[in-house]
Amino acid sequence: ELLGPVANPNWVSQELEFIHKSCSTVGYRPNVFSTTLSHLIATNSSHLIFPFVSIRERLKEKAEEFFGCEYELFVEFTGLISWSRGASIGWHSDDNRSYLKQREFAAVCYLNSHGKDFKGGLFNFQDGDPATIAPVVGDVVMYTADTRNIHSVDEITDGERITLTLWFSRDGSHDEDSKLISLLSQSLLNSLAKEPVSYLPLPASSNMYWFSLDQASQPPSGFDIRWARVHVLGYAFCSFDDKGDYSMSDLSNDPSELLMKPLQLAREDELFDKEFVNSLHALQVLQFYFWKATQLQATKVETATGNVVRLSESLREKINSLKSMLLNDHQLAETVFSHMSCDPFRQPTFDWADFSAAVAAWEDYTCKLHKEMLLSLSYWRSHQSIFSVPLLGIEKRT
Ligand SMILES: O=C(O)CCC(=O)C(=O)O
Ligand SMILES: [Fe+2]
Repeated sequence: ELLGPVANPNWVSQELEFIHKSCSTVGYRPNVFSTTLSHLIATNSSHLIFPFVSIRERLKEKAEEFFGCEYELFVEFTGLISWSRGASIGWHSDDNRSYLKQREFAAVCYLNSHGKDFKGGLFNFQDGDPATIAPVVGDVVMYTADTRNIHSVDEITDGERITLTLWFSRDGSHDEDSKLISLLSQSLLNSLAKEPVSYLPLPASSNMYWFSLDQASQPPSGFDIRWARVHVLGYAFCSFDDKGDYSMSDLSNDPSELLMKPLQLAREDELFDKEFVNSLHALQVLQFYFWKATQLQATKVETATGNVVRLSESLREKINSLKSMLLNDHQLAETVFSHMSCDPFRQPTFDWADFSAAVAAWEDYTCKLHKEMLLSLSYWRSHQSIFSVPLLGIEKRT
């Protein structure tokens, strides 16, 4: 069944897209990428769970209402899933594996639109009404996970199709909330043990970011997702080690190690003079900038002038040698992460000062979410459930 838009689709979808484009890893099918909530916790970004809370709650209520449940539903899985060019799935039901039998219902919320953001990717019910659904941002499709709702998704032929996908169970032992709350509590304890408390992201192991069409090819052909995401926006990572201490032999050992370390961002022949703690930090800030660029341009509050230096020939070579290993198939990266939208919102007029302002705004945003998370977590723990706590004295994020 196709349901109309849920809560303010534009705001939620852009924020979730920002999260996905800065945090996703290789997914469960070819040309599919995913961001799970447990992955956000594992990469020291648990505060990014916060933007999911109210939409997740809404979708659960809608499912209970829509399927006329007389029992409580549990969210079994929550994930941001993107399908790139070449991805598709044939006729199937969502409980078609022995380990998926607990799945009762599915809710797929579209975070972008067919025709505008991607081509192909239509959703089909084998015998349903409507038989075919063209995804529109904010729309939600709900169906039972069993064989009454055999469905498929046509191959994506251009752009990137992004969804927020939830499965529900009536079996409390598959409740995602209690698992997440225990992970959150653990990660909170760990972070409180450190001073100062850090909300800077920490990359997962490099193989989770390695995309390749042929795992067996030697030398490995493909790309690092983080590098590819930065590349399609016109940027490159520049290893922070400006003394040139690392040798090429270190690089060929495991060049992706460098993406765990401090680095900078370069654009064309310029290097932005800001040290990020690692690739994930840089990627989050960059995606934040693209999400907020229009607002940043409109407000121009601070006259933050980012320090920009010209790239020297040797630095440029260094970038290129790293790039040749971590993005050795840049055409594939461009195909997989190309965005077809010609929406001017997507292509801000570039300005290093705006970018500088985005660095500060990202810190603000992150801090605020972090505080909200901490306040909510005690309620979540006592209810063993993740829900929006009406918090007094906290400004609304608008
Ligand atoms: O994204 C969709 O429209 C449906 C995806 C799907 O069928 C699945 O992930 O099982
Ligand atoms: Fe499915």
